[in-house]
Amino acid sequence: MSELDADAKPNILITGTPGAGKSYLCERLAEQLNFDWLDCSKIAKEHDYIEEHDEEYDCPILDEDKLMDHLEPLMQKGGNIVEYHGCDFFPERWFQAVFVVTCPNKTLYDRLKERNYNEKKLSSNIECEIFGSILEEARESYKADIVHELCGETAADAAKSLKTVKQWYRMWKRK
Ligand SMILES: Nc1ncnc2c1ncn2[C@@H]1O[C@H](COP(=O)(O)OP(=O)(O)O)[C@@H](O)[C@H]1O
Repeated sequence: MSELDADAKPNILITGTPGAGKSYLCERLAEQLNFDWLDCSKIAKEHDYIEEHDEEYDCPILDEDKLMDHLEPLMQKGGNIVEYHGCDFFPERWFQAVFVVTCPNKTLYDRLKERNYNEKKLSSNIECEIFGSILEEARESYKADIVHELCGETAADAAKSLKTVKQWYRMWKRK
């Protein structure tokens, strides 16, 4: 399988617990950096890349292979901001940077409550955040020096995150 095309823009992965603020950030990043925003949950839903529905946690189970076949040609072209609440199944070679959006539990709880998550789904996501599971997953799946943590709580955090990612992109272009 081929790598990123020469002269292509990089691919950036934005991951984190549901509700941490990934979409909020991705929307702004894609617009300001002129990248394509690939929301994996949305793509999976639109193309029915769903294996089954988990009744207990009331969530779809992703068909990872189908999603990856869909993404592969897009990733080769570069210039994508890929959003998903997990990161260990993507090919490591796809991403030049991985940003993990985190959020204080109180705020996360309120956001997930607002989404009407059932108790089980809500507590498992809060635990995921308390234990830093996605950050750990990212550090286990990618080289440590490409994994960065961003806070997704407030508008000021988002502004800071935008600056951080833009700065990373400027440095990447100089390489
Ligand atoms: N940095 C932020 N400042 C203020 N509100 C935010 C911020 N990030 C997210 N939100 C709000 O929190 C909720 C969940 O954010 P969202 O980006 O959809 O989370 P995720 O994509 O990680 O599931 C949304 O209502 C969104 O507007």
